[in-house]
Amino acid sequence: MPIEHTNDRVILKHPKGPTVELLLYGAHILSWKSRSPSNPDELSERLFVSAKATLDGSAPVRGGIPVVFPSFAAPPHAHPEHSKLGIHGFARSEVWTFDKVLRDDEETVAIRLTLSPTPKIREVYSRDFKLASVITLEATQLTNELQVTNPAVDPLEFHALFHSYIRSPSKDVLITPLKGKKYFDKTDKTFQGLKTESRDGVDVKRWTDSVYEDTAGESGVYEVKWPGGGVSVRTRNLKDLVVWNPQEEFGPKVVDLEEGGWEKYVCVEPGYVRGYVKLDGGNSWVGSQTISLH
Ligand SMILES: O=P(O)(O)OC[C@H]1O[C@@H](O)[C@H](O)[C@@H](O)[C@@H]1O
Repeated sequence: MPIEHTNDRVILKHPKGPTVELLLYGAHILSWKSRSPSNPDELSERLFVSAKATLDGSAPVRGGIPVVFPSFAAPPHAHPEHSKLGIHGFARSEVWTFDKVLRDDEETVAIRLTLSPTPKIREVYSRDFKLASVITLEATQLTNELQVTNPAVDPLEFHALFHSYIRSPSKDVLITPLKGKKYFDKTDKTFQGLKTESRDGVDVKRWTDSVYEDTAGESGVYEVKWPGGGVSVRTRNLKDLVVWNPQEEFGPKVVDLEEGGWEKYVCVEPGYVRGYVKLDGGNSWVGSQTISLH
């Protein structure tokens, strides 16, 4: 079977060998094993999950691809409707419903999960919404699509972001094209304005927590390269990009990150997090990322 669905997870199997494993908790992709076009013999893991990650649904997973909705910020910087939500919102810590298989053929395996307000969500968030997460596995690429529907009359304002932990030697990674882009540097508590990126390629050799704004329009493409490897990340309707790696300076304070784990990934996070998506009543919005192997 190309799709295995158990109580708590789903496994997608592509006929050419790649696999994706995800938890219903958070619609959280835990693993993506794939071959790259430049090295078709090697089927290997492309995401990082901490050896100390909690996988029983009692806390968000450290690693993989968490989905951020409806809030990226935490109080006091959050939208008034998000004042009871923690950092990164609730989508990553709710159990989603397996909806259906969308494609299952020689080229593509795709499924859809859904999330609507639960009693737990209603305790902290009063707005109505329908979410769908579409996960599409192809021979050398993985696509995440988040669909948001606003069934109410009033506009819905939200953040959305894919918090991808891309397995890579973090000290050797370079991310482009960000030169000239404005960013909020969350590591610099003394400076609250926006900085301008001066580097051709952005590295994460030091603790990095940068929220770049307007790095893409309706579509965008980023390159993440390291010696001997790399990925392209193509986006739709996700205008901003967060680059995060805590390195030795902050990594030990991230309790569920294994010792030295910060050396094994870079978080490249396409999102809409500077300002809000404003979705009129009765309408839907779709944001997506496609990670392609070099
Ligand atoms: O620990 P969390 O909630 O998964 O967040 C990890 C990091 O995620 C990044 O997106 C944020 O910019 C960082 O500030 C944050 O530390």
